[in-house]
Amino acid sequence: MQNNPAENTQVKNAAERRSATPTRGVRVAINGLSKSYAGREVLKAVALDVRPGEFVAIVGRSGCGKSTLLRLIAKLETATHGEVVFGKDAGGRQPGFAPETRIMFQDSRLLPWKRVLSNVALGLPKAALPSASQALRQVGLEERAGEWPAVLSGGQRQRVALARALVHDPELLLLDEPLGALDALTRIEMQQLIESLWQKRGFTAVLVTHDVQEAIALADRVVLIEDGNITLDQIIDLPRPRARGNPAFAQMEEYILSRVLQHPANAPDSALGDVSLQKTVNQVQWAI
Ligand SMILES: Nc1ncnc2c1ncn2[C@@H]1O[C@H](COP(=O)(O)OP(=O)(O)OP(=O)(O)O)[C@@H](O)[C@H]1O
Repeated sequence: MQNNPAENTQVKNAAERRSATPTRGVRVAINGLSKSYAGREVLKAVALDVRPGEFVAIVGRSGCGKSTLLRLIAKLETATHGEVVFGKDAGGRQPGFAPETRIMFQDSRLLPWKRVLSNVALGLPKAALPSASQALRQVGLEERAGEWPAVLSGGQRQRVALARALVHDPELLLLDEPLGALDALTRIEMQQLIESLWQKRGFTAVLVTHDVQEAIALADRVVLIEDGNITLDQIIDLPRPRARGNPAFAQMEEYILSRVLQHPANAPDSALGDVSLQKTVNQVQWAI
């Protein structure tokens, strides 16, 4: 695994500082995790330790196994080898402990026959309706409580999905490209909302994204998966909120993009290793 040399000089980073204080979040210890489909190994003995309250982004080319890793963390799939163990403190492992975990997808997955508030309160007793209203307020949609999901915009539907996750007060929030279908402006607004709620609530967050800029804007660490392995685990120690125009931000973005492009699949004779891609990378705009 290669790391930015600057990382080695960082004695303390934001995540370490955060893990020193009590948090709602859980530790996620991923040990030697492998997953095969029909004999084809998608993840190969992946190891990753996510601290309580840390925000980790997973990037990588399409098909590299990002969503598979997220589904394994969520226990929606079973590993071929290895394990995911949770714990309540930085060094802790509590085998069998199942934290309150919520997952958000690119599609909001709201029930079209239930109104917005009922979608947020799904599966909860009537007594929880005030909490659902409060969650809707936190995402700025309290006044849309009585409407049908169909009349909301894509961004608003994702806000409702976020409220539905928050109402359960998660210890672990898994985000599988939840902003992938949104326009650029809505996407940035949603990133800011997710960041502020994460800071207030203190849950652990694992985000899968194709967008390196989004990963750097939100995460304490950016992890790159290539060929089923973690090949980069990069600390992002930039002050929050992170301004995209900041030179340190742009430098980090260029560094991570260049790491992605070092991969043999991007060699000049491959379909993606063309001049236009390199040019876009030089403009630091490309999202994998
Ligand atoms: N249920 C399944 N059965 C068979 N193969 C699968 C299954 N789920 C995933 N795969 C394969 O595993 C590989 C990784 O898939 P995964 O969805 O994790 O990739 P990804 O990195 O999230 O991709 P993308 O960025 O395009 O969403 C792909 O080759 C995919 O076809």
